[in-house]
Amino acid sequence: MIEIKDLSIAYGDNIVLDKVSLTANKGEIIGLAAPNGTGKTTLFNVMANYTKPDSGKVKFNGKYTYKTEKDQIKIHEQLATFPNQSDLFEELSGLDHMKLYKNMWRGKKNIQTIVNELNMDHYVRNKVKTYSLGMRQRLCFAMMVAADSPIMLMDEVMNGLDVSNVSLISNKLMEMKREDKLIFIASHLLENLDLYADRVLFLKGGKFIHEHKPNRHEKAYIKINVTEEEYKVIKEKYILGEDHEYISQLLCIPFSHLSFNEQIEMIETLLEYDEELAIGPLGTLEYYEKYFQELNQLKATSRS
Ligand SMILES: Nc1ncnc2c1ncn2[C@@H]1O[C@H](COP(=O)(O)OP(=O)(O)OP(=O)(O)O)[C@@H](O)[C@H]1O
Repeated sequence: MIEIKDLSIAYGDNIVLDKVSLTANKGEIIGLAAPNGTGKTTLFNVMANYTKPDSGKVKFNGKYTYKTEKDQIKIHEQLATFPNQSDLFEELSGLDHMKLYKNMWRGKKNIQTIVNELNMDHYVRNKVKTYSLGMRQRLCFAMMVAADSPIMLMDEVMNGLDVSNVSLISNKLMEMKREDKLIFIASHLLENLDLYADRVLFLKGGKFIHEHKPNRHEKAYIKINVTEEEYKVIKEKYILGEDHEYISQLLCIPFSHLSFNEQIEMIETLLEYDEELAIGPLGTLEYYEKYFQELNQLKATSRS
């Protein structure tokens, strides 16, 4: 449904996207994970044609590109981007905004149903100028649901939301996936992405350096917090395997290939180091720390 081919864009010496390619299909939620200023928004802007790339192209439904105005219209009928809170009209109501998006994308959803689903009935008729940050954010999401477009680009959708609203919107995203929407989500709520994303792409140095598929028969690991000294000792004593990870003091040892007795033995040994031990796949948070931990260390050093 979307094919991104060799997209590159640089601002002066700052190479933001470096020959990025990706194919995405309907019914998928694709997460983008990367620190601030890496290029997530830039990628969305290029996908929506708000920013022209230096090279490469984006193709929709196997035929439409941004080459002609006619194609651009075809694409924008299919694709909606998450509004910025600063784009909201202070003097209009939430309901007005939702109607606007529904009309622009010819959405089929009933507005009042969306309002009820997103618990907005108590404020949606009031003017936006009376809304809190979280109420505005929920409205931005409701506008996307009202647009009902097949493709959605959502930047920082969970910003400023409390736990119950994050959960509400996460559930709605899963429902939208079942409706065959193709949704891209750039988020800093890393564990939350594991709930609904089919793939999480890690952007670093202008490239996708890893694709994580949450909940897809992933390899199980024993995960335990140990200090660097303890890690050295454990590594000398046991064969941890080349594919073990040590990420920000979390030792992750592949587990499923061990026999039952070996698993028990390993668990008993590790429990000497920490009472808390988990078994499961690596999640988006752990991969993020793996790929961006030098960055965290740098930040820690600059703070100290
Ligand atoms: N118009 C512009 N001119 C110059 N540099 C730009 C421009 N737009 C973006 N950049 C730079 O491109 C890089 C990527 O920015 P971008 O907004 O895409 O990051 P991001 O990953 O979305 O960050 P965040 O998580 O903070 O939203 C940054 O270094 C930014 O300064």
